[in-house]
Amino acid sequence: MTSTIPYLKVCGMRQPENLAAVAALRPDFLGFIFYPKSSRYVGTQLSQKELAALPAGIRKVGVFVDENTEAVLARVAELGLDLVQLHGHETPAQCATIQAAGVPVIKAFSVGEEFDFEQLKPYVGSADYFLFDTKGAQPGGNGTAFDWNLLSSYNLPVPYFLAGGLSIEQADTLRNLQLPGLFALDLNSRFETEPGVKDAELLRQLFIELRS
Ligand SMILES: O=C(O)c1ccccc1N[C@@H]1O[C@H](COP(=O)(O)O)[C@@H](O)[C@H]1O
Repeated sequence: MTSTIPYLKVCGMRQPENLAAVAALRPDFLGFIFYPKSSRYVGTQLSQKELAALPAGIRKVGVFVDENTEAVLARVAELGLDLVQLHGHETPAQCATIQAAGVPVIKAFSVGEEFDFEQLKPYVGSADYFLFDTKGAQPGGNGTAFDWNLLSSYNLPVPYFLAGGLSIEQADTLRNLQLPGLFALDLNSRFETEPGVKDAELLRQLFIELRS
């Protein structure tokens, strides 16, 4: 993990064949939405067997919104998830409890026209990563980008995922991003043929642009 190229996460997977096609591109992370109100809700469409068959090295992320700790940990155990992404109003205490159970935590925050970085400080030590997503009508998956310049003065010791409407049109900008603390790019609704079904060819094009 010494490259300056951010790691790549593809989120919102829920169909076995599509999962295999995207996994073949070797993203660093694959995300599965466990928020029942999402159009990308994975439900029972993917089994432990299908997730276990993913290539070694791809880390499996469960995405939860204001879910209780027991339910989160039960999903982690059931499906062999490697990390959880907490995309609601989870407290530092809940993040710490999940971390203490041995599960790394990505804590998501919604970014509007302005962002108060002070709200992050209580989470330093109980989140392994932050994730910055655009504020919108839904907790996530809104498909719109925020002004990434807001992150240019980021100075906390927690690396972060950049999310929110990332698209192929931004490939040049994404390739040249120089943001302090940037760890990974999170690709979701802008790479879909329908909710929860990723366009593997479009993702392939972006991966080539970012990794070449
Ligand atoms: O994608 C969803 O439906 C979703 C629902 C609830 C919480 C998070 C969700 N997805 C996350 O949203 C961001 C941004 O996605 P987009 O690029 O704006 O579509 C991403 O981190 C997804 O993991």
